[in-house]
Amino acid sequence: MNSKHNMLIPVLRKFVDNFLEESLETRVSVILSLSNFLKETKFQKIFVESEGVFKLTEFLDWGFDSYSLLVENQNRQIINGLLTLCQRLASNESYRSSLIAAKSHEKLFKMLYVPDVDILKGALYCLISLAEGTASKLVLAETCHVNQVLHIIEHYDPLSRKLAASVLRLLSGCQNVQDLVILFNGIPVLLSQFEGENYRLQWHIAWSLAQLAMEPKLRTQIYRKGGLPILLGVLRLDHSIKMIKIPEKLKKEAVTPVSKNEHICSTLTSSEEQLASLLALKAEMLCISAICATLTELTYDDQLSCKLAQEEAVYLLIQHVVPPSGDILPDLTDEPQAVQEAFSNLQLLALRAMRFLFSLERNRRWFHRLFPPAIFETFISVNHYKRDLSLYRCCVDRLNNITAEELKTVSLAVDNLNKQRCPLFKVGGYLVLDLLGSGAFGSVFKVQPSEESTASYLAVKEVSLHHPWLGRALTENSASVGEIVSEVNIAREQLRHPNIVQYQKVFIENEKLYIVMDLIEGLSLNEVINSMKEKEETFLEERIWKVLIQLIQGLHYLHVDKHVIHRDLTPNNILLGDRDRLTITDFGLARRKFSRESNVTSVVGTMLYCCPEIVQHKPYGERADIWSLGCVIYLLCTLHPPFWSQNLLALASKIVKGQYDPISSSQFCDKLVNIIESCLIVDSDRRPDISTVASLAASQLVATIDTLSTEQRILERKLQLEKEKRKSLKDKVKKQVPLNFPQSHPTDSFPLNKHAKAGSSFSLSLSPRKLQETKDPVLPLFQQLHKLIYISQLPPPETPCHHRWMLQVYTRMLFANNLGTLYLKTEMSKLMHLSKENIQLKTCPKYKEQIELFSPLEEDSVITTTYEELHHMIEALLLETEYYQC
Ligand SMILES: Nc1ncnc2c1ncn2[C@@H]1O[C@H](COP(=O)(O)OP(=O)(O)OP(=O)(O)O)[C@@H](O)[C@H]1O
Repeated sequence: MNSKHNMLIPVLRKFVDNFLEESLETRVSVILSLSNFLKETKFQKIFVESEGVFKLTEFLDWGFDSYSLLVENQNRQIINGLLTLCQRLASNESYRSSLIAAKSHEKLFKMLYVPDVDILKGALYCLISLAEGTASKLVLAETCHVNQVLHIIEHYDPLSRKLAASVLRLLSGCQNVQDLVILFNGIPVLLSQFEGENYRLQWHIAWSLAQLAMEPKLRTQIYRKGGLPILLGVLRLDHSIKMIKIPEKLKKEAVTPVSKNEHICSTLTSSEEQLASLLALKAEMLCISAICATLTELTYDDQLSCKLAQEEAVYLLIQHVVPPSGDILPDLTDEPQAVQEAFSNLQLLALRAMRFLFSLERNRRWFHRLFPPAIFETFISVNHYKRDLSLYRCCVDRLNNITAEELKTVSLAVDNLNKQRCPLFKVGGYLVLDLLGSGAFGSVFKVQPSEESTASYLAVKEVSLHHPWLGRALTENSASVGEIVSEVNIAREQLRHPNIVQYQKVFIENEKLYIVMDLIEGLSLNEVINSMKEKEETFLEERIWKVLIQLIQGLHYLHVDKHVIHRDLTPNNILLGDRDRLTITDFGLARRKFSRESNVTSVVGTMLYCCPEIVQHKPYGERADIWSLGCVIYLLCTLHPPFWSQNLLALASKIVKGQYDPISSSQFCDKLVNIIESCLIVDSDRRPDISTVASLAASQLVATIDTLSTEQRILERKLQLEKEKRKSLKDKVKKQVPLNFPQSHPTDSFPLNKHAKAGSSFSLSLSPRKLQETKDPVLPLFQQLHKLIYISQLPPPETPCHHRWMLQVYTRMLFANNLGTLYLKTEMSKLMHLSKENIQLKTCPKYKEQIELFSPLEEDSVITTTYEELHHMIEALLLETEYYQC
């Protein structure tokens, strides 16, 4: 060891003391021998203790700065060698902190812009090793060049893409990286990687998405950018994995992945091919597992959970959980352990995703008789929304010991699940697609107007005329049915408000009453509250106000403008859609529900939100709805209703006495507590009307109106621009129309076929309304650059100006490295988007004199600022000039 140690010392000296002064050949040989030494931990220690890390970082910086000058092959060799040294140290937990302290990660991120794939990969390997450390990961996340990482994932060669995706996977659990993915609109880039079957790349991407989906905003983005069908599409691929017999000697090698990615094939000839297939099978299972993890995170959003279930997620997931048997999945017991583990992990992750879906009440019907009772018991014994995978082991073990009889039941249920995608039945010319929920009077279904129709989906409420709650059994021609129909018709004709459901039609068929209305894509407030309880979450006060304001708006419209009482305002009849847009439903039947004739005494639930006057069968007015409003807002604050008892009489007594636990004013503001208390005043004469409630919430209402009018103005402006664009496009297209174009052609349609002649039988036409001018994404970047150059062309200030100095240094930096247009693009993008990332501005000796004109600073000044600050400096300086006037 001593002799080897003695050999290291002179090499280390050369590296630390005068590396850059040595000849190219010596530098190469120093690097080569150092990289040999650093394979051993003991020499790594000596290297770090001799300030090797700081020198290494300095040389990386030199490598980056002089990259464009590096024409000789040896120079590339030196940079690659430096990156190897860096990677050797980065893979050792003990030295990651030294590399971070020396800021080597900043240099490594800069190297991602170098147009040399070898150097790029070297830098990516180093970053991966650094990101594997818990502490170093956090620092890396703070400085990560997410835009460039996304760019590599989108455009580079397969290996670079995979490495960049690996960096993202390791960092995407960190808040800053999540913010940057939002800023740089990264979700579409990630989703686009699911084209094709590159499972190894997709594994990294899916795990990145799984972590990004923990952030609610990114969950919504994944949905809005079409993520659900894309992710489910991967589960939907034909994964009919066939049995492959692998020779013993090859099984041992199957532990490490390979880069090939062939499809599984049962007619393989050579054992190498079999091994490759086995590894591909493992990669495929790992990728699907990661997608299951992403789906699990998405189900945290109730709306997405509901949509996933509707898009067959349960059907697709169960196929990855059912144990190896017969022709469903291969028997892997003879296969290498790595493959068995991958399969077992897939089962756990797929089952967990199913359990998360099951946690939402509305989704439970998809699980109806899916599992035999004994298995279902273990399935539900895992509580709602539990991430810990070990909790699912028991259920997977039980599934792996499924009996032949039980397996038959599961297969049958899976088949049925598949069939549920077909329309359930037809009624009144509507195709009934899906059950949305059931209530006291009947059920609500999602329907499609007709097979050919492209009109949007609607909801239909089905009520049996023999329902006991409607009083005596009714007939089609009875007066009561006529009354209901006319009430619904009045609601249809008279009620038009964004917070009130729009009825379309009412009709009777097969002794059932059908009320057709707009479909609200969302969940009832009751479902939202139940799901929050399961997740052990509570409503933020801001969200409660949002619901309250919309309820006030809806009720104000009903009471003041239309003189209509709802009578049955319960969390079941309040639907929350995208961004908590609220809709009140269920008009017309409530009167019957609370009439003396009806048999409501059997269900306590219907009385929870009833005011004392209805409970006592006294005359009531619009203030009955105010009481219910108070109950609903109380429920949002505490997640339980103000009045509760299993005994109907006890409940009635509590309501009549107004006995409820007060809301703690330490948790909610006095104003909110005051509104709830006023709504729950027993004496209806003293209870406020809706206008008074609105005045109690006046400041929140004004703020909402402000936001709405701003949004409206933006929308109007957008519409106007859109209109102008369309008009100019139409004019342009018109100009291009050939003169001999047939006059009879519709005015808004033009042939695109240049061979089209008057009277010719074939021409392709396209409505200009369908043509849209696309925004040029580069223009804003140019504009940003233009601003910088404009400032740099201004005459020097009379007195030194520090901001001018900083901008001058920054502009010089942009071009000094000659790093190409992509580097420039990323920098401009960060400036435009006010990135909070730090940037160091240092005086380059070459331009020192010129720059000193702006600020007489000391030699080699280095100033740290952020892109956001630079952006503000630019705008402030431009305002002092005539820039915006021109
Ligand atoms: N227009 C709609 N669009 C989408 N879903 C709806 C619509 N109307 C109702 N639903 C869903 O259907 C469920 C059942 O509604 P329904 O009106 O039958 O009963 P309910 O309101 O729960 O109880 P009740 O019959 O006592 O009023 C609701 O909870 C809601 O989730």
